[in-house]
Amino acid sequence: MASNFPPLKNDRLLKAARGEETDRAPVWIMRQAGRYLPGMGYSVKPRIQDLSRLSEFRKVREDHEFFEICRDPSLATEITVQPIRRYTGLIDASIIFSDILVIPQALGMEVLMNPGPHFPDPLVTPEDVKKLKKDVDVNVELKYMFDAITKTRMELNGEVPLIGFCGAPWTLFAYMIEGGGSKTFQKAKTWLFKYPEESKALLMRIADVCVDFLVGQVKAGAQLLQVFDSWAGELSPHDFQEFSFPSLRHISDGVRKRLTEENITPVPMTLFAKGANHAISFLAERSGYDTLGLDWCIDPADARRLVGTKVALQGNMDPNVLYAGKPAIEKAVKRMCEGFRSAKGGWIANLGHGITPGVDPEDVRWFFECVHKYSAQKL
Ligand SMILES: Cc1c2[nH]c(c1CCC(=O)O)Cc1[nH]c(c(CCC(=O)O)c1C)Cc1[nH]c(c(CCC(=O)O)c1C)Cc1[nH]c(c(C)c1CCC(=O)O)C2
Repeated sequence: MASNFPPLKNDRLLKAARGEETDRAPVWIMRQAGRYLPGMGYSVKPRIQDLSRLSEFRKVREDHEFFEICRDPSLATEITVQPIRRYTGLIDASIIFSDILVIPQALGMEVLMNPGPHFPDPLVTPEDVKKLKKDVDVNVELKYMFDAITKTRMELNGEVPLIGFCGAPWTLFAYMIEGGGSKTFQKAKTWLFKYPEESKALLMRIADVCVDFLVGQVKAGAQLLQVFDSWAGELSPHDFQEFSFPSLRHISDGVRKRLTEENITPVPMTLFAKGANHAISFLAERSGYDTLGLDWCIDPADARRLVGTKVALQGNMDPNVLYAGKPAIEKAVKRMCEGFRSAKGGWIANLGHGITPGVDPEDVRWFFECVHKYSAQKL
């Protein structure tokens, strides 16, 4: 267990995740260390101790393959802290730079990023499951992520907490069978409907790796965990319950149990089941996650009514608003703040999905500033 980290100076994220009141909403954005960050230059003087490589994501990417960056703890640390440096004092969390597809890699699959994910040898029939590694030792296969987390905690110097993450079993299963992104999910769904028992077994096998991986991330220094079920909304309510939910619950139960057994205080956990808004009251009751991440297809006040005060909420501005200029951003943020702050229960301001390339980093700054302004107002 890594220890002796610098004390945390900003605990808004952790407080909101526990449903406690905060002076204003904590804010971060999914994919905050990513392709919208340019090559060089800072508009604010970095408060966090300088690293040797003063260049942002796109510059680093010119010289390195995507997974090469993930596997190099110095580069992953550098990219993780870039948005924290750029938006010092405005942003309340960092998320470790990596990808959900490192689990399929740990299971022995080849994954390329060119520019989207591509699996040259996807799973075609349940027979192919035999090709996967039987016993995945995350301390070997994914040690690089643990090292990156520990290094990042030191580098952050307690400015903001560090979020660890993994992909949800259903979303990873879909990538492993489709061999990449998909519009219809025809292959992955054929598995669910044609081979339901084999599919459930594979989903649980992935979930076991997720548990080990998340526990290892906490030991390495992650202070909150998020599970990304990006393709949850591709399943009918019935199929989400049948195939995705059990593996999600297996993860929240497993992580908490293992940490408790090892005398480590469990950290808050967030579930982002994109598109599964039909399930949020059930998930609030039964999933075992502290926070539910929301996409933009649900009204904030409706979401709060559905979950009561059982969980904190995170989200949910449409990322495309960031392309529409400052007045549009301000209007959308104000409305979002009014919706989420009008009832009790923690709220973590965020987008409803990851930020996309081409957004002006100064408009991102404006998004943060508007969240500060409007979420601090008592309603
Ligand atoms: C589905 C998914 C993936 N990866 C992830 C998800 C779940 C969240 C979501 O739904 O957006 C999660 C992810 N991917 C990345 C992070 C890092 C932390 C962060 O800044 O949030 C996180 C948390 C970096 C990344 N992951 C990827 C990039 C871009 C790589 C590059 O072009 O250099 C980054 C910064 C590549 C990636 N990785 C993936 C795709 C589909 C792609 C290509 C298209 C895209 O960028 O959206 C799979």
